[in-house]
Amino acid sequence: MTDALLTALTALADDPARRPLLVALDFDGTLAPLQDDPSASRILPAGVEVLARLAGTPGVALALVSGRAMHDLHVLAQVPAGTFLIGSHGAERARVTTFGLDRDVVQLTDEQADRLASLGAEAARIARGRDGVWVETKPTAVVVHTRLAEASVAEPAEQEAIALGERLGSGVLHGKDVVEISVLRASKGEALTALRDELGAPVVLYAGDDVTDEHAFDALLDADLTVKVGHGTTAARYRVDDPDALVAALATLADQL
Ligand SMILES: O=P(O)(O)OC[C@H]1O[C@H](O[C@H]2O[C@H](CO)[C@@H](O)[C@H](O)[C@H]2O)[C@H](O)[C@@H](O)[C@@H]1O
Repeated sequence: MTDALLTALTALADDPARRPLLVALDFDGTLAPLQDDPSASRILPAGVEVLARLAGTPGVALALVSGRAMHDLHVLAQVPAGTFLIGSHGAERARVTTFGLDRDVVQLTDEQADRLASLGAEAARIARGRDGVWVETKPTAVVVHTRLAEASVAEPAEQEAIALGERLGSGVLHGKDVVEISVLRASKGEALTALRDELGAPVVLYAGDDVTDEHAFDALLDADLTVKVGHGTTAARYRVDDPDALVAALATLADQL
């Protein structure tokens, strides 16, 4: 961890005026190292422990803000009751309770449902015959995955998926080896801003690794603490190398709160 990040975390912990503190974290590539198979993703064991500590700290609210579909995120997240979950890049929202999820189920219009079905068929056509390209279906989106494909195969598949999204989608996101085409307009930034406003949180700590997390960084304020995980251009003020380093930084914060 850099000295600058350590100083910022200490200042945050030491200032009781900066409460409630909203700790909001991306999932894949941030808390869970990236995997070829998305169903194999797991939050780091030390991450499970530190999130439980943060969630149990008075004056701290915990949220996961992910592109994952809500059901997927809930199964994988291993977070305590009280945690807010924002899924599908902001299109889905829930809160973890001891009895399961308290959630607003997304209702698509007939037109959106028809468009999602068409997107699924068209995305399958893009993947067909392309080794390592496959399609994930979510309640509001389809995702063309290319992590397992050679660059010469992945590149045209991604370009075709982007063009499909521009034709039939309401939003297109080009993330790490994925092109996501949604039938709803949503962004992590809007969802995060809505949650912070509801909680009246003067400060947000947000960490993320992907280009889609830049929407969240862009929506935050100078007083907020933004952390980019890994390499790449970013609007975040601080950077850590990988999920292990992020979990270590969160543990440092939890120790000081
Ligand atoms: O916002 P996130 O929590 O980072 O979720 C974004 C997408 O994550 C998943 O894809 C990414 O992680 C996979 C597993 O490590 C990896 O194989 C893929 O290449 C990454 O893009 C998930 O499958 C998507 O649906 C999420 O939107």
